[in-house]
Amino acid sequence: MSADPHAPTNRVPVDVAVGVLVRRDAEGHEADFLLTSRPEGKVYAGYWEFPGGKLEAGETVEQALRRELQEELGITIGGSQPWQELVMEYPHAKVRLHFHKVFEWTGEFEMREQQSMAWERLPVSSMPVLPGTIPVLQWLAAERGFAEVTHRG
Ligand SMILES: Nc1nc2c([nH]c(=O)n2[C@@H]2O[C@H](COP(=O)(O)OP(=O)(O)OP(=O)(O)O)[C@@H](O)[C@H]2O)c(=O)[nH]1
Repeated sequence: MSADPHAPTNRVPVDVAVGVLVRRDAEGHEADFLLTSRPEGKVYAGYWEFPGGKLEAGETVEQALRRELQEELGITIGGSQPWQELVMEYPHAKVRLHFHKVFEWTGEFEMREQQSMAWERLPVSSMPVLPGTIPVLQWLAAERGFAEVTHRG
């Protein structure tokens, strides 16, 4: 009998800080959000996700996010608001994703890992999106009262 590929494992999850950068519209409502593509050479290269990365020893989620967004995108975030958490099991890793919303940053966006970026709205047009990104689109849809399909592919 083969093992159920969806059964939870006892692997210890790796903590990952993920930033949901949101721009507000003229009325101050949350509007478009930033997706970036995973660079060549990483697992799931070319898939779209929210930017971020693994916590280093002793770092808080916000500290890791500040470092990762500086390293990957060249921006400096002001602060971040804890929003959602999710554990994902991939064949290559088990991760605990800590999603923070970010509304303020300084600096010009530079794609320092030759990735791409897109300011998106629902439904998202960048594709394919990473499996761990789909629940985030659903949370955003719930917050915004968006009842249609959130992404393609
Ligand atoms: N950044 C990011 N990672 C995500 C998201 N969703 C998701 O499942 N992940 C997973 O979380 C892990 C993050 O690792 P990473 O490879 O991006 O982080 P890193 O920059 O520290 O990687 P490195 O070890 O290559 O330096 C990957 O296994 C990735 O598949 C997401 O929305 N954003």
